[in-house]
Amino acid sequence: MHIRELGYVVVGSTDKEKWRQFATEVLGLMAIDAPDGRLHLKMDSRQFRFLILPAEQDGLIASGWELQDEPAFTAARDHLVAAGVAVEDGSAEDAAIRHVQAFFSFQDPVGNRHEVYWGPISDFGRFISPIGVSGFVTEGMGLGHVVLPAMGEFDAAHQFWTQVGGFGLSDILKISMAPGMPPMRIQFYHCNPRQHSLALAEMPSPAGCIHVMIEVNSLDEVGRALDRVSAHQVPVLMGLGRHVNDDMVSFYIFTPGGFALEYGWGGVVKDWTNHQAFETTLPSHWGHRLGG
Ligand SMILES: Cc1ccc(O)c(O)c1CC[C@@H]1C(=O)CC[C@]2(C)C(=O)CC[C@@H]12
Ligand SMILES: [Fe+2]
Repeated sequence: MHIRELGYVVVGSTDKEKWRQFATEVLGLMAIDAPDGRLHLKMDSRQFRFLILPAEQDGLIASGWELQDEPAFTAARDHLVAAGVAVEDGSAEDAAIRHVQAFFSFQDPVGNRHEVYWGPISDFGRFISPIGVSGFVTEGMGLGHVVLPAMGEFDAAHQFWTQVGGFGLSDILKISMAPGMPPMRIQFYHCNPRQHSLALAEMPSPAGCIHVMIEVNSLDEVGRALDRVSAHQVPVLMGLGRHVNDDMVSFYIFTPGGFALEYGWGGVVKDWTNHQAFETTLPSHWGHRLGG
């Protein structure tokens, strides 16, 4: 199947006002109230890229992957069923909530929930940041990337996402999180020119997500965001740094969802016709110190 981009993420929230404040005052996203206590976080012409749903616990509910059209949607569903994946068709009501024509959901081999859809519905309203952020990089590359936990069946998850999911392996990182600990694998995958839209990390995550990355269109917007992080005393997971694999200049902060958000600029736009997958022994050229 040919997934085109990470179209949205569905987030469960025990307190949407925390998300509203975080998204608008720190990230510079638009926050629009939707029926039944839902909140839309908007960063481009789509109705939303983050769908915040009232929930009993905070965390990532699902990653939403976009297909080209209805034939691709039908073919993808058939492809997953043929591969023995349990597919759950989304109701018309839930499709309307997601502003899509139709979707189905499934779990990958390590328990992450995913939604596959076609036909986003939007009024193509302009993105106008409430705090003047100039813009986010999404066109043809989705909202950013999601790094998901992959404990246990890591190899099965890799096989699934490359052989069934149709993603390409971009690169591999093995990193020891503490002296004497066996290295943890993080593998990065692409489905469009963004260097990675999905990564699988051999680390647990009670929130069902290690981090979501969003990319702004200027380095100054990263700097201004860092000023806002400081002003709002937002806890920092990793300070400013530049990654080896995608060249992204970014930092990581904690969100109300119990997972981290990476706020970056300058991600490499890849031509995959001339790419060899590689392993990097370092996560970053510089920076990205834990705690900031
Ligand atoms: C290594 C790397 C390359 C590109 C990225 O977009 C990216 O997020 C990362 C970092 C991956 C990884 C993580 O997400 C969880 C916290 C980790 C394990 C660290 O503490 C260093 C690398 C981090
Ligand atoms: Fe990242």
